[in-house]
Amino acid sequence: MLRVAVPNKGSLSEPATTIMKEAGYAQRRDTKELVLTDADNGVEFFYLRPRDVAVYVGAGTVDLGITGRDLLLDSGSTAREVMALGFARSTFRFAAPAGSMDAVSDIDGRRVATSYSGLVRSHLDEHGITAEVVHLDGAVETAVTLGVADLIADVVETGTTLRNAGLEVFGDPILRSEAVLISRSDAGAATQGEPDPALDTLRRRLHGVLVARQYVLMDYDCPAELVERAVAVTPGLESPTVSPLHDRAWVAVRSMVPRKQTNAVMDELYRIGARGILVTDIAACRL
Ligand SMILES: Nc1ncnc2c1ncn2[C@@H]1O[C@H](COP(=O)(O)OP(=O)(O)OP(=O)(O)O)[C@@H](O)[C@H]1O
Ligand SMILES: O=P(O)(O)OC[C@H]1O[C@H](OP(=O)(O)OP(=O)(O)O)[C@H](O)[C@@H]1O
Ligand SMILES: [Mg+2]
Repeated sequence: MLRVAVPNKGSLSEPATTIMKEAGYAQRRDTKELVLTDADNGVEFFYLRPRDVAVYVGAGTVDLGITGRDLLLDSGSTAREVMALGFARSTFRFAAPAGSMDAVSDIDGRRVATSYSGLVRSHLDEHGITAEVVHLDGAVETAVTLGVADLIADVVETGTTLRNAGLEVFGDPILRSEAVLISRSDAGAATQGEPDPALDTLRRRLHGVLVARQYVLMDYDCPAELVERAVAVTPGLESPTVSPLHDRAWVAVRSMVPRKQTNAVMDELYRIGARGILVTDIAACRL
């Protein structure tokens, strides 16, 4: 049975459970449950601390896991990123009291507080900077106020937490992170060297959810002589479906369109002469 690690707490937990449900897997109902067996799909889910997911996957005791790219790199695990999942997006940045530092070189000889010591140490080493890394479990923004560090390195999403602590980011982002699906470095090969079909299915299902989230289905009618111009605006993933209408002067077109471009594409189609433009959500797909 395929073993999959899902974060049990924090920012990753709820969206990770949601994506698994959308992919058709059973998920725990009670946050106190530590393991859930989805016998129909041949998958066993383990609910683990977000930080520990990469450790279990790297050790090979679970086959796949969901974690943050930042947590994966910080762990030093040999697990590898299989697929970016598009949620829990954040940047990982240095921040210091407003106006006190503006380049990575300013960190030399200073004390950096962080919960991501592995990530910070390797970044500082890469830049040839010598600094003391003060490891804290969380709420690192307070470390400067309380005098245990001169600056911090932490996850930044909206920047609200930093602002509230009187801190400002400086230098380039150390990392752009989001939730990722990870596997053992040798995944794909199960014990007898046979690829595990449940693993392939899970990957394809998650990919299907991501596509369904990123695209809408657009239907419209278009004068036949304008169809080439219209399909240039909605090329779809492979090729749009063009069907005849009872009125031979018109055709019907169906195509997948990036969700973010929905309104701009409708405006453009209308301008070209398309009418009856309809947009539908995609509940699921397999490409
Ligand atoms: N405000 C946020 N916005 C987006 N992603 C975030 C945010 N905070 C954390 N993350 C992401 O979530 C993951 C870490 O989750 P979280 O902060 O819940 O765990 P943790 O800090 O290790 O655990 P805990 O805070 O419970 O000790 C990282 O990948 C991080 O980039
Ligand atoms: O830029 P923002 O939108 O303010 O979000 C960033 C904050 O969110 C996370 O904290 P979390 O809630 O995980 O607490 P923690 O520091 O105790 O881990 C992160 O560590 C930052 O503190
Ligand atoms: Mg946290």
